[in-house]
Amino acid sequence: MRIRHESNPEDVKNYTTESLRNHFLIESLFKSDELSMVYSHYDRLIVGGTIPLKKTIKLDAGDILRTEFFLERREIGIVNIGSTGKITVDGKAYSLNKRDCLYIGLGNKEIIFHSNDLSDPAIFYFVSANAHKEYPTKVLAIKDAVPTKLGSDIESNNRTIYKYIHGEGIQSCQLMMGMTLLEPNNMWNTMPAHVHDRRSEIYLYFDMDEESRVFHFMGKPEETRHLLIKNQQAIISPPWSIHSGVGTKNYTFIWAMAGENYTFKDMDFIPIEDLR
Ligand SMILES: O=C(O)C(=O)C[C@H](O)C(=O)CO
Ligand SMILES: [Zn+2]
Repeated sequence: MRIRHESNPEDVKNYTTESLRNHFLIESLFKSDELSMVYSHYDRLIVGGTIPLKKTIKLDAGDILRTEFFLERREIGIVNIGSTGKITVDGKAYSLNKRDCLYIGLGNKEIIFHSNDLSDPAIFYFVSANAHKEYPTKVLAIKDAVPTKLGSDIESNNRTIYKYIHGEGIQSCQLMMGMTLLEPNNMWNTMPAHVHDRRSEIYLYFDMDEESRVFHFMGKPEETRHLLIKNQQAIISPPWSIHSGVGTKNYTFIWAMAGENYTFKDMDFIPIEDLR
């Protein structure tokens, strides 16, 4: 598991592009028959992915957590961004189509990822946070998720937010998770930008073709930086950082947060004239 440590925003001002990418960009999360994970020291979030192809894949962090099993003191949100698959939780199977979400609470011991069709496999993305209480394991299919429309075509940010795991949705200890879909010909997300010093956030960008890119904006509002993102790449967003993006085409992204509070609407918006 790769480790990403926290950075002082005063230091980040002096980072080169390579340093920014090494600290905040996760370039590869999805390999066939492998479990890829990154441990971020921002709110101790673990972000990972797997494509079960020739074999099933077990969720296992090895010795790094020094616990008996992955969810001994953690909870996890999993979204399938590929074709239909299933996840077994201590022997009980949960089927996930594309964009369906599964929340698994603290205390569940054996988590195994499966694809239904090896010629068109599932692609599982997950984010895990520390947990202190068990909440029920639950699936929320995208067809049952409540859409919230935001933005407009004229601002090129016409988009739909689906919240999976949050105060009014699937219950969890601290993990919040959802997905935002940009309408065709709409390229901007999360502008006006915001910060929330109470929580860190991770974005996974996907539904992009090979030559498309997202220019992801990060940094303190008065000291912005950008990173070039390809399909199925993720960004670690510190609590002090804006997290906004504009694509060369429309795209989808999954957002996940954890930290001090459990309030999705807790965002401090930055007037665009204050961005530098
Ligand atoms: O499109 C958006 O705006 C978002 O999806 C914003 C994220 O949900 C977020 O940053 C929540 O804090
Ligand atoms: Zn945010």
